[in-house]
Amino acid sequence: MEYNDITYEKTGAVLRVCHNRPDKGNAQSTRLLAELDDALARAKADSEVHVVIIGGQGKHFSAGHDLADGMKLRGDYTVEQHWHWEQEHFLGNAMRIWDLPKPTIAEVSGACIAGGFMVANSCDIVIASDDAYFSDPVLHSMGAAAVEALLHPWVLNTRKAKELLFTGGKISAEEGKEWGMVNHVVPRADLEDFTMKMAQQIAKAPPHATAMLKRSLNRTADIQGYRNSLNAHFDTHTVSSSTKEFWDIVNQGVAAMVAGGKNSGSDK
Ligand SMILES: C/C=C/C(=O)SCCNC(=O)CCNC(=O)[C@H](O)C(C)(C)COP(=O)(O)OP(=O)(O)OC[C@H]1O[C@@H](n2cnc3c(N)ncnc32)[C@H](O)[C@@H]1OP(=O)(O)O
Repeated sequence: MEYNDITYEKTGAVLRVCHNRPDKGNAQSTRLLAELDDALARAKADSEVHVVIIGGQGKHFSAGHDLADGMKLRGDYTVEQHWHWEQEHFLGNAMRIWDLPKPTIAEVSGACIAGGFMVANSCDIVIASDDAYFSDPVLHSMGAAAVEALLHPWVLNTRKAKELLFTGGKISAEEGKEWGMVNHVVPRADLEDFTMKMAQQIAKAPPHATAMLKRSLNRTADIQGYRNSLNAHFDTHTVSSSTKEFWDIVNQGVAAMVAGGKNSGSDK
């Protein structure tokens, strides 16, 4: 597969894959999601790759799903078609990042919103620059129950996740670190180097034992209900994004964005 909406760069045993639509806030087009998924499948099969970094070219990590692209390609889908497509490409992509048998690091700068937040949260480690912020405004801006994978209570805690999602607000990199969601906050100019240094350190570990360690760490979450709760939320999310309430909001907000090129973020 040829890559256009991502960059793919190997440095020793570290693969750095970046969202590459900086003029669109790195919004995740259908093509970008397919390319990211393909890059991860390649990384999984490539014994030379020990660690994967997921970042963003330019100012932002990602503005989330490309709403214009989604409306254009799937605006007339039935509920059943939405369920199948999103299960494979939104929840599925997130779970394939989580399940990758190699450590993943999210390298986050600027905006990390909704579907972008879902990708970052699916990584094992999050390194953020001091200008980064995280938000999931979907309840307010689209009238749906958050994004497709409800990772928030797993990476924050239930109370903070509720505040974030109910208000449609955002948390800074520093606040994310206080809550244990972000591993390190570094100056913007140091983000790439800092992340690469950590990735290279992790990459020195024997790959099979690393895969087994990740398997056990992820199983610990699964034993607590991680996978089941994400699958259950996905169905709830689909119901919430099939209602009249949802379509009234989307037809106003997103259609205006598609027509006028404006964003729909409820950036409180
Ligand atoms: C279940 C749903 C899950 C989801 O993921 S829904 C998506 C939720 N995401 C949002 O609501 C993000 C909204 N966007 C923003 O808040 C801002 O934008 C940013 C902070 C990401 C970037 O701000 P700045 O750097 O000031 O740039 P800019 O002029 O606002 O945007 C640059 C271009 O990017 C387009 N864009 C931004 N976000 C999206 C998006 N999510 N889908 C499609 N396009 C997007 C804009 O419209 C514009 O485009 P043009 O230059 O043609 O006017």
